[in-house]
Amino acid sequence: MTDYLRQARDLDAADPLAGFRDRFVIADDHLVYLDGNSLGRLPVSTRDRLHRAIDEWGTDLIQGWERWITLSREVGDVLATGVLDVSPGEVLLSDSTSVNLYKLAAAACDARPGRRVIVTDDDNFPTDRYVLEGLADARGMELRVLKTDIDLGISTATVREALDGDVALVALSHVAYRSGAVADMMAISDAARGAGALMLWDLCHSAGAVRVPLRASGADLAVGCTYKHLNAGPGAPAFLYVRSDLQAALRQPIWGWFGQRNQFDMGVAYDPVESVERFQVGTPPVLGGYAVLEGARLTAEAGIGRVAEKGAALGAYAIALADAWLAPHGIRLASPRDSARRGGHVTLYHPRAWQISQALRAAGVVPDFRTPDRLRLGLAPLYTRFQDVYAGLAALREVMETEAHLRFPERHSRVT
Ligand SMILES: Cc1ncc(COP(=O)(O)O)c(C=O)c1O
Ligand SMILES: Nc1c(O)cccc1C(=O)C[C@H](N)C(=O)O
Repeated sequence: MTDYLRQARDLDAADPLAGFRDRFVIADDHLVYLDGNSLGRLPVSTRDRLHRAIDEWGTDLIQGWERWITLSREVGDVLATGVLDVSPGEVLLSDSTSVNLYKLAAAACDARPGRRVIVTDDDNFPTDRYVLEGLADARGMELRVLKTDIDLGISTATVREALDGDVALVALSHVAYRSGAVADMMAISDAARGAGALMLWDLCHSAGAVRVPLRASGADLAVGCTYKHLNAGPGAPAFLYVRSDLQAALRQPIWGWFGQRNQFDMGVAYDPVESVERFQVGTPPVLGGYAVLEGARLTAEAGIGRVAEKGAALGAYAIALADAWLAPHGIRLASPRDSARRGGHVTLYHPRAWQISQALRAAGVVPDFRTPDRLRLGLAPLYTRFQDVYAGLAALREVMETEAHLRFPERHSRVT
């Protein structure tokens, strides 16, 4: 047995979260799944809960709404207290991340009349850049797109330099989707506040992976998805966060009846509630909501501190193997080396990353490819074992040694 394999076995044996792997459906124990940062695995309890939810629909019919009507808020409270460390009443499950981003960004711009600039960065996730571009375009505002280092993420100094009295909103990702780099939420939120702008964070790659200093930073707004590290399944509803003291002052642009006071009075004019439910729009996806409830409870039970700690250790172990085995093959780290500056995935660079990702899939390892030449390894502390990281990187070494990737065509375009 090699030293690295022995190390993986020792780390797994000492892992306080090891038992959580049994709480997930593992259809093929030989598959090395390193893509939980795109789509998390299915928790066993979610499968059971969704069956029960469908039965609720079958038996309760319309009366089911007596329970379902508050589900988005109930799940929001679990996310608030168990995952994001903010207060109940500050988080709500609703819509998709893209739609929530639009709602909160528009509300923020309305709250800063006269200011005509939105700040984001050029490596923010595409949907964020597009939504903000559309918003700026529709309002005759400027979208100020900051230059980012695609390996190391957005620098606080770059954000500071971009701020002036014209900035209404700063909208950034906390953990960068490509590199996994963690932005300095404390310093950047502080700088935005100092400039009189509102601060909106995308937490898609943060929620359920790392500690998020939303409360400590005093950040104003956040959005995030639940199908990655929160394991709520494809298309599960997203969440939004609005700091409690801001809620009543912000008005979102989609005036739907689920934000309305005394909704079933069917009043003539829109008069939204003052609480976080004012950011709700229409009928919520109940089945998806139950899936988020189970996923969020699982993370809360494990404890986000322990999850983040194991994520950092998995990443450090993956980087050690990559340094030792893959550097001679032209593969280099494309994420921050410092665990404190890295989220739940490790990214590697190689000019033939696409072909390598195909060869890995053929070898039973599922990584992610991201343009232009990045291989992303998602490390999900609730079910990824150190031995999976060993197996995944050993397969990668084998691909490089045998040049198996050269048998796959070069990339033209693909879906995921
Ligand atoms: C940072 C980030 N924002 C947004 C999204 C997607 O948003 P939506 O769920 O609306 O497709 C993703 C991933 O799909 C993401 O990584
Ligand atoms: N949301 C996704 C989808 O609908 C299809 C395929 C992948 C995704 C993803 O989540 C991608 C992911 N946000 C990323 O960081 O690249």
